[in-house]
Amino acid sequence: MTELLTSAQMRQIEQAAIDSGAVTGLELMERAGAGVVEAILAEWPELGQGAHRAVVLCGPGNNGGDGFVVARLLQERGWDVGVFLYGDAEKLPPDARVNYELWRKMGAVSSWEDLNAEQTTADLFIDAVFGTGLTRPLPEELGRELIMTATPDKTTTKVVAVDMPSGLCADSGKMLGGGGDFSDLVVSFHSAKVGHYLDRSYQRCNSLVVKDIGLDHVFDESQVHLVDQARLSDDSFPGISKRKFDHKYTHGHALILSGGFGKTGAARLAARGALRIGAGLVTLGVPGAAQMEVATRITALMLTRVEDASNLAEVLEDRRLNALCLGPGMGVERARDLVPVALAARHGPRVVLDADALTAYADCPETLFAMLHANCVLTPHGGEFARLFPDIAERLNKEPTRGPAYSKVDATRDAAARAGCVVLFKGPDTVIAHPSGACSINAAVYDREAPWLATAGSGDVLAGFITGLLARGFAPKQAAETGAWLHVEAARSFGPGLVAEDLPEELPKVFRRLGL
Ligand SMILES: NC(=O)C1=CN([C@@H]2O[C@H](COP(=O)(O)OP(=O)(O)OC[C@H]3O[C@@H](n4cnc5c(N)ncnc54)[C@H](OP(=O)(O)O)[C@@H]3O)[C@@H](O)[C@H]2O)[C@@H](O)CC1
Ligand SMILES: [K+]
Repeated sequence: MTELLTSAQMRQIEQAAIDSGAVTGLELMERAGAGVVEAILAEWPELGQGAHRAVVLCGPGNNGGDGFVVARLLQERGWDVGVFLYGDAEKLPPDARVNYELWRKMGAVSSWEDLNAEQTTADLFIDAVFGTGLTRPLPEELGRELIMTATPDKTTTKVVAVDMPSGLCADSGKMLGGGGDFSDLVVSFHSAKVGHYLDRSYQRCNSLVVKDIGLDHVFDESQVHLVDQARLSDDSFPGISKRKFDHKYTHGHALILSGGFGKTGAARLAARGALRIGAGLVTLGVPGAAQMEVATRITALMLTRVEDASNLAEVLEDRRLNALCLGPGMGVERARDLVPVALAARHGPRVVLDADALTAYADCPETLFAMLHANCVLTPHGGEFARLFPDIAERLNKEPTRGPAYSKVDATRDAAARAGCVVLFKGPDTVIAHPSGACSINAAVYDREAPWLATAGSGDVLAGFITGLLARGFAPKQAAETGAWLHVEAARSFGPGLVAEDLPEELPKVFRRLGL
């Protein structure tokens, strides 16, 4: 499992290790600085040969302390290193002060006032101004100076941020104040921070490396975790494989409700997704006027007529229908008609609500929340989220005035608690939260980017993947996590040129690679 930490959680882990006598703060700082240098040389091996010039900007806290260690280690490799300090050396915290003194035996520390683009021309630029301790917005001129100096010549200078690009909040990934730099590489310690995967972080950092500094990994329920292959291998992949003596009903029966004539494409995409992910049977619930349109375009999928609420109630008498999907291409009126029936079905099928099924309740979210139950998954994108949870979205989108800022993780947790079911808040930083507060991020950033996923219908396929997994017996949160992860895997496997139809068809290749 890969846990993502808030700055408070990281501080707690560091402090516990120091208090136990296992390590000193100074040793941790030395390992952090050495980790930064190691990561730089791994990223750009050419910097390992010969002497180069580095500029290190150090801040007033322990992030600055790491910077002094990096400066020392680079100079020991024969580099020419210039160091600038933001703040007063007398006020540095003790470990940073020790490293400041060690560096002073080797070189000068220039004052911040001397900082200008010419002075900071270098092969390597180290931003060690603020890390996890940034608690209030950067002063405006500081933000501007960071931009000016961090980008003297982007074609030749590599910009490396220690722990966080200065100006970004480690818990939310939001900018605190204007300015701040763009980093080619961010080197963090022990575990990535939640903020590395949210909001502006991944737009401002090209790649992220996490270095071990010898601290133990302690897991607890309050931590956010990254949805990754290691976790899914144990929890989810066995449930995707099919055993030789199983039959189709063992793998569940999903019902996807479609829209009317000319509006059935989204539901067909979702249905194909549900089938490919392994639901035993998938039926499209179609109004009479659209029956011909759908019938001519499907093969392995089945079709049943669902004209209105009473029809749906009849169809749901079949207790084998154990997962339902409502929303894609449905139209808000049809959604208002059918959603209450789906949510009230006596045998308790699991229900995914997406797109129009969410928008249908924009004027009266409380009505929807009153009907939802623990076996539901809501899959809003940003717009749908804001319609259902306007106050939460407003708080999330507000310019932060202090850190830690209210994050997408906080927002999704609050939304799940209010809805009483799992909420999957889409984006390259998809956040999945359970009403209990359990929360994960399925990231399509850094080395897992999937820009081609931004295509019409891709969300419909995701809703179908999750519905298919629910049909197969996955619990709601696990279905949401697994579906979202496979969605990104399929997109990455297909690569450029991807359209939504390709996503379900790419799954067999992904499954083969995973050895399922
Ligand atoms: N702890 C450990 O064992 C290890 C920690 N490590 C490293 O330490 C980093 C965390 O260090 P940190 O906690 O000292 O915080 P840091 O990011 O340096 O900033 C705090 C300083 O900034 C100031 N300040 C804040 N906001 C400001 C603003 N807007 N404008 C101006 N000033 C502002 C704030 O001032 P204050 O609020 O106190 O007035 C304080 O002086 C972490 O990211 C990692 O790199 C590693 O070495 C591994 C071991
Ligand atoms: K930094």
